Formats: sequence, C-alpha cells, structure tokens
Amino acid sequence: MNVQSQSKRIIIFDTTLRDGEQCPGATLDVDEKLTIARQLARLGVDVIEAGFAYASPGDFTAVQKIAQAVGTADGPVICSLARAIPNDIKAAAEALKPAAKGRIHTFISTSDIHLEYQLKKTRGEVLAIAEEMVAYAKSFVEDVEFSPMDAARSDPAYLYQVLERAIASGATTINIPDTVGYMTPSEFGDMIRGIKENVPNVDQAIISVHGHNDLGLAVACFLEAVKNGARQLECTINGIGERAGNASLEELVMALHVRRQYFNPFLGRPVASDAPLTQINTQEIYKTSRMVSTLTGMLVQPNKAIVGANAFAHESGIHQDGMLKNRQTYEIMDAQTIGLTQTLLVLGKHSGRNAFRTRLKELGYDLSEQDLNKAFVRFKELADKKKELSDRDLEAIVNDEVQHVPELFRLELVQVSCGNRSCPTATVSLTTPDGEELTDAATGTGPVDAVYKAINRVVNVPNQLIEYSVQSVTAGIDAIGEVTIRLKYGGSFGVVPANRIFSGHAANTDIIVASAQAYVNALNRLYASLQPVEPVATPVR
Ligand SMILES: CC(=O)SCCNC(=O)CCNC(=O)[C@H](O)C(C)(C)COP(=O)(O)OP(=O)(O)OC[C@H]1O[C@@H](n2cnc3c(N)ncnc32)[C@H](O)[C@@H]1OP(=O)(O)O
Ligand SMILES: CC(C)C(=O)C(=O)O
Ligand SMILES: [Mg+2]
Repeated sequence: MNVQSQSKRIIIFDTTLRDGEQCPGATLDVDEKLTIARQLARLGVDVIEAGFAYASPGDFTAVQKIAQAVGTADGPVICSLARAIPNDIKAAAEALKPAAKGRIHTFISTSDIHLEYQLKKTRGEVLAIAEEMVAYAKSFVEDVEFSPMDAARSDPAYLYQVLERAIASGATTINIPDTVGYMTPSEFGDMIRGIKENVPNVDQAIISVHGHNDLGLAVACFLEAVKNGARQLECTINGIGERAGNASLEELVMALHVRRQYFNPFLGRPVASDAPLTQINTQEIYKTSRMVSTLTGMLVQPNKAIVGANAFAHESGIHQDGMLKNRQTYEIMDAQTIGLTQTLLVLGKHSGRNAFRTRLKELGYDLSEQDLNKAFVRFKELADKKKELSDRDLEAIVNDEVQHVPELFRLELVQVSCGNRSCPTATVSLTTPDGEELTDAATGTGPVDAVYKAINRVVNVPNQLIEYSVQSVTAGIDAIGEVTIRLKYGGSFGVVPANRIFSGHAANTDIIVASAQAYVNALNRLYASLQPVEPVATPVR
C-alpha cells in the first residue's frame, strides 16, 4: 500500500480541544467541548483530537461524548491523545469506543534533551517503548497515530529509526512535531524531505506535522512541509495552544485555498486545477473562530490574519478608494469566503472623500459636491479627535454642516402632569410653518411619550422613533440634560429613502423640555425633506 502518494489532498487534524485547551486559562467543560466539536464537524475537519482521555475524568467524558455525538460514520475521525503508557492507551481506547472512526494518538519523546532529563531513558529503551505501545494501540483500533515528541530537536538518524519501527508496528500516521517551535520554514521542509527519503516504509503512513508558534513561524513551517510531502496538518482554531500557540487552522486553510495553484504541483495535481486542497467549508471559519474565542475566553487580536476584526477592514482613503473601484485592488480574499457578510470600510482620520460619500449615500444622503466638501472638512476635524466615526457622527455632521433646517415648527409651550398616581398627560403648543399656533394634548406611558404623542397630533407627519437617549452634560442636580433623537419617516410619499435617519438634538436643564425640542428638531428635518415634492403640511387637528 502506498498511502502517502495516494493522498492528493491535505488532511486537517484539529487539536483545538486538546493542544488548544492546553493554553493557560482556556479550560473548557464537557458541554463546551461538545459544542465546539459539533461546529468543527460543520467546518469539515477530517480529524478532531477531542482530548487526552487519561488526563482527567472530565476529559475522558468529553472524548466519549464527542465520539458518540460527532463521531458518526459520515463524520470526522475522533482522536484521543495517550502517552506511550498502557493505561493511557487503554483509557483512550475505552473513551473512543462509541466513535465510528476512532484514532489513538500515542507519543513519546525522541530528542536527547527529553530522553535525558524528562524520561530518563536511553534511546534503545524509547525505541522499544514506541514499538510496543504502537502495537498495543493497534490492538484496539486500526487507525493509530504516532508522534516522536520534540522531533525537530532529535538526531535525524535516530528519528528515522523510531519512525520506521512505529510504522512497522502499525502506525498509519506519523506526526512530526516541532514541540518547542524552534525550526525555520526551510529547515522544517528539509526535515520532512529527510523523513521521506530515509524512512524505508514511509509510504505506508501519512506524514503529518504539528508545530508551535514560539517564533511565529508555525504556519510558514507547515507550508514548507506540504511542499516536501506532509499530507496532514495539526492545527487549532485561532492558533490557540501551549505557550505561543499552535499553527492556526484558518491561516493554513486559507493559504492553501488562496494559493491552491501554487501548491497544486506539490500534491501531484495539474497546476491550473481549481479543486480545493482541503475539505474545509471555509464559510464556517469565522463562526468557528468566534465560538472558540467566546468559550475559551481567548480573545482574537484585531490584526490576526483571517479572523481578526481588522482582517477585512480598511480605513485609509487610498485603499478604500481602490476597494470601491475594485475589491481586488487591496484584498486577496473575499470576506464572504470565510463567512463574513462583507468587507468593512471604517471611517477615520485616514479616510478619503470616496468612502465618505459612499457611506453617506448608504445612509440616504446624496450631497452636492459643494456640500460634500463642506461636510468632509468637518469630518476630518472630528476624525482627528476620534478613532473611528460612527454613522451617528456622520448624520450629525450632515445635519449640522449641510442641512440648515429652517425652524418650520416652533415649540412654544410644553407642560406635563405625571406622578405615581396620575396618567402622564402632556399639552404642547407649536407655531406651524403657516404661522398659526396650535395646541394639543395627549396621554402616554410616561411624560416623554405623552409629549411626543401631543407633538405628533400637531405636526401630523408619520414617523417612527428609533432612538431616544438622554445624557447629562454637566454634573450635579442642576445638570443640563442632552437629548438625542433618531427617527425614520413612516409614510408612503416615496420621496424619502427608506434608510434615511433624521436626528434631533437639544439640551436643557429640564429634560422634558429638551426631549420636546429634540423631537421637534428631528421632525423639522423630516418635514423639510418632504416639502419640495409633496406638501404634507396643513396640520389636521
Ligand atoms: C507536547 C504535549 O503537548 S504533550 C501533552 C501535554 N498535555 C498534558 O500534559 C495534559 C494532560 N496531563 C495530565 O493530566 C498529567 O500530566 C497526566 C495525568 C498525563 C500525568 O500526570 P502524573 O502522573 O501526575 O505525571 P506528571 O504530569 O507529573 O509527569 C509526567 C510523567 O509522564 C512521563 N511522560 C511524559 N511524556 C510521556 C510519554 N509520551 N510517554 C510516557 N511517559 C511520558 C514523564 O516522564 C513523567 O513521568 P515520571 O512521573 O515517571 O517522571
Ligand atoms: C503531543 C505532541 C504531538 C504535541 O502536542 C507536541 O509535540 O507539541
Ligand atoms: Mg503540541
């Protein structure tokens, strides 16, 4: 059998639930592990290393439950780690029983430093243990993986010998770990080529790689390994794991996806083939990343490749301009490929007019060139003070700088009666655009609601209040209350874009008065925008 050369695709072995969980503070309970395992199956990983069954009763149960619930015939292989010790292997075999496809992953160190100080054993003793324990694991399951721990710092001649014996004893996957993240990519590639060339029975097993990110090189090492014959990659979601973490699944998968034509020849495929190199459903990547981050409490740094908050966000004007003209000017992947809805154009001090105009249009403002320039000056001034400008900031800029709304309706009087034993009632008087003073009253769920209902009876423009906020701008009992209102047009004249928001703003020591003024302010903007096409006015009493 020539297992290795038959494999024209890359097997993704996820160890988030084993090595990933080994990072300080990332401990998961059984249910959390099960939740992640289900998501890993949706993501399409080939193998889930569900835990280290011997390590604790909780890990045993987690491996067992995952084997039962996720390890179905058409699901992933479920794997448990085990030291090269009979009791570890027995526990792994027992926990994996419910899995349709179970794998025991047994390991023992091969570097002199580990042999001398950790295991206190000779090379000959470790060779014999490896051989014996692989055979023992094989007595339980067909699928056995063997790892010579700290392979990267092991004497190559000894490493070849151990691997040959492990394969002869039944290992179907030989996994080559850079346990301490020491190697450079070309050295790692050379190590894999050395194994291919010097382990006589290597074709009877899949060559796998496992690596850590102590020098930030794990993914780069793995890609060199693929070029030299590795066909299984052991990795974790968000790259979590022991110390600086493991090689990150999303980075590996997307590197192989985006650059598949570069990697094709190394897998014996035609260069131009567009067929995926892994069976990962890339659209599940972002969701899986969020889930792992939430459940482990391990935050993802914003500039993390693929899944960081900034991975598909652009702030600088030149990039945003390019993106708006053609996404490929500044992106090598489509955000949708990893399950995000879209690329983000973040408006900040580095942004330019094109992105500013585009976002305003999305918010329903189609400004003339002159107005746009005016608003843009204000935008840059504000952006110097704030890291990121929200849609609300943009609305405020346009409202203040561009739309000098005439005071069509003017608040003359607002009076409320409320308390714990009375129904909140408000009376308002407004001067209308025709100069007439109208008064009306209404009851509501509270004083502000009553005021707004009374104002609506006078103004008579259908609208939907979508935000009301009140904040104090000075300290103490006599603080000034600042009220901000956001509303949408609720009618059907068809002249106001459906997404257009009208904001109103007012400050007063009496928050009921501030609320009434802010509302009238927003209604004036809405009313003004309706005027040229359809005179709604003539308030009906
Ligand atoms: C590179 C890796 O990621 S390896 C996996 C690391 N993961 C973990 O260690 C998490 C789970 N571990 C545990 O829960 C515990 O360490 C246990 C249950 C496995 C063992 O606990 P203890 O019996 O108390 O041993 P302890 O952890 O103190 O020491 C490890 C022992 O295993 C031995 N050992 C380490 N690796 C191996 C191996 N691959 N095969 C055989 N023996 C090993 C060590 O030499 C040491 O033996 P000693 O006690 O005779 O000196
Ligand atoms: C158990 C082995 C594969 C490991 O995690 C390592 O060497 O880093
Ligand atoms: Mg590891």
